[in-house]
Amino acid sequence: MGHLLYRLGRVTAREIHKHETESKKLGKQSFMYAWILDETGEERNRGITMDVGQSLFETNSKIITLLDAPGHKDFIPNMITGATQADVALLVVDATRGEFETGFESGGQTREHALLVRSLGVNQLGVVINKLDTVSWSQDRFQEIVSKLGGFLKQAGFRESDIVYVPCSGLTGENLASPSQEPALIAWYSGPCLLDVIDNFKTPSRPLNKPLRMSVSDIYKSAGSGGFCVAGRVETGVLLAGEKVLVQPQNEMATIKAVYVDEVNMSVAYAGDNVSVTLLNYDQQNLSVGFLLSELSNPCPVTSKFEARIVVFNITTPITIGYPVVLHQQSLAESAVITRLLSQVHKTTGEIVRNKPRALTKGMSAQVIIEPVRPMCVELYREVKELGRFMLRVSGVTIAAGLITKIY
Ligand SMILES: Nc1nc2c(ncn2[C@@H]2O[C@H](COP(=O)(O)OP(=O)(O)OP(=O)(O)O)[C@@H](O)[C@H]2O)c(=O)[nH]1
Repeated sequence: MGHLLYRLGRVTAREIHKHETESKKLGKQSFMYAWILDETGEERNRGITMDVGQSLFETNSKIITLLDAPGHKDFIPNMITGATQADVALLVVDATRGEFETGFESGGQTREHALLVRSLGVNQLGVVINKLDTVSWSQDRFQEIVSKLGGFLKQAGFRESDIVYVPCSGLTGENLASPSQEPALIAWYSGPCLLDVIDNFKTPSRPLNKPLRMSVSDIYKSAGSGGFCVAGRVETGVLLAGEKVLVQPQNEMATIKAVYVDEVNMSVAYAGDNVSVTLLNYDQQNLSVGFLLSELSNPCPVTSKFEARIVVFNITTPITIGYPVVLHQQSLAESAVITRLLSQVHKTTGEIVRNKPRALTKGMSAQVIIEPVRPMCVELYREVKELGRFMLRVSGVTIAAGLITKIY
């Protein structure tokens, strides 16, 4: 993605020269494009993305906010933060022999990422089959990966018509921002380049008529003014500069001083926009990542108990009553307990298979009661999808995805 941004002129020649010389000094020249999005010293030293990098670029018909989420399993919570804000996803896989297989094995990150984005509501997927230069642009290798992934993605809930596979090389830049010139690739591939794949994604409809909900994904000092900025995505409704909002779950009032979209001062932002706002009359100490800014006259329900339909992932220890979990919703990670197993239900029809099951095992769907340790903002899935979805994790492993069906 760093190389794509470079090709699109989003990185100056001076910046790329700096990345080139500095990465060369550390003997990591192959990472010069990765450094465009991996900005911290630790990310660069370790050669991995840890936090969600954000940048903006344009295609023929769209303005795209790119959220570069970490691939490493230690940083899945950050990946969830990125994925909850995403309309569509690019799943990047490494075509090198052995590397694709490692990611695709049971327990590998390719599977977990695909399942996570699907569970978080993303249904359009571009599969970027990268590093094809390392296998001499082999069509057989491309097809092998397409067929292995295809079956799995279908199982994960993606429709075949919503998946596009694109071959490319992030290193040589082949097939990123313009059609490839590489003879070994164009001998068998005449489909779209990555930029066109992105341009061809369907724009989802935006819940503009619903009350304002903006989830806070980052808080930082604003340069100059001495105040602070709150970054996040407007999930529903419209956000106006100058309006009063409710900061939830604390239910305290604050005033939106200014709204920025890609550092440009705007008077209004809409559902789907990634924004930063500055707040007036509010103490930064009281704010945390995962909080919500809501419409004053129409706040979000706050609760410590709700009912949900969950789908259990590939777990080894069955889920029983009293099971402690970490609940991830938008950028929030909150301790919670599964306090009741109401029923096991049929995966597709939703009919009750068994009442009060004693345990839930891999692949089951169930109706459960979950009690977060502290009150949190929730919405019914059928009313506000963005805030009615969550993931459950235990000791760094994702164990289930859920939809909120009743709020107590
Ligand atoms: N040969 C080859 N190397 C590549 C290609 N794309 C990336 N690399 C190299 O792979 C390494 C990792 O690149 P990153 O961009 O950090 O990979 P990533 O998938 O974002 O990894 P995370 O940051 O951990 O999520 C760097 O050394 C890149 O130069 C490619 O198409 N071909």
